Amino acid sequence: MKSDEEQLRHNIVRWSRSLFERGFTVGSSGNISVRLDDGFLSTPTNSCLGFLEPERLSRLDSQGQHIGGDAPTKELPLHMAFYEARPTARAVVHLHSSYATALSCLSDVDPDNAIAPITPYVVMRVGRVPVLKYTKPGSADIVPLIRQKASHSSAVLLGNHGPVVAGTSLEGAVFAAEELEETAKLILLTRTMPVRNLDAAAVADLETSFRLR
Ligand SMILES: O=C(O)[C@@H](O)C(=O)COP(=O)(O)O
Ligand SMILES: [Zn+2]
Repeated sequence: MKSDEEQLRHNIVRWSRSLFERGFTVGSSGNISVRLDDGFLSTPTNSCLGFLEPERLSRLDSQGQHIGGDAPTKELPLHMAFYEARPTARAVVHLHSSYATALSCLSDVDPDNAIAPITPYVVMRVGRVPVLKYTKPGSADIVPLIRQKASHSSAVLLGNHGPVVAGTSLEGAVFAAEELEETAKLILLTRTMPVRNLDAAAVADLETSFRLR
């Protein structure tokens, strides 16, 4: 019988491989963390999400200090800022998935919400997605920007970089990251077409009925 931590290590490896194999992230880009009762696990820096090993995942204490495994992702400040802003968050997923990253590079996207409510599922799973100004990858400069937005939004786009999604479980964060990517694709596919978004009443109804906190 696996302990909770062993099970989570196994799940991080499994979901990371799945995301990598389906092209949601390439090379050594992207990182994933989960919150434990007494700290955190994260993917190691410069690791390929397709080839992780459970025992080499980075182990952090409850303050985010590295206490075991390989050196953690350099985006730890970003992950920790999400956990601080969202006490219910149990996992954070950062990807360089193509369509969400493309949206993060557009100069005319709404910085308060890059993801228009074009389908119900994105409202249910993701909600509003602000675009944060560009900061250098791994820099703590991102921390105040996350603190400002993450209590109201479970997902953001890092400007000219890519999506970050928090969830109340690892599976939930992965599902939301996948839905964000697919919706970014639909938005870009329909960019020159007259799109009919869901109206405000429909969005409010979905938020009340389904939004995962
Ligand atoms: O874009 C970057 O450099 C990071 O945000 C990233 O995706 C991979 O960094 P590590 O997790 O430190 O490998
Ligand atoms: Zn990145």
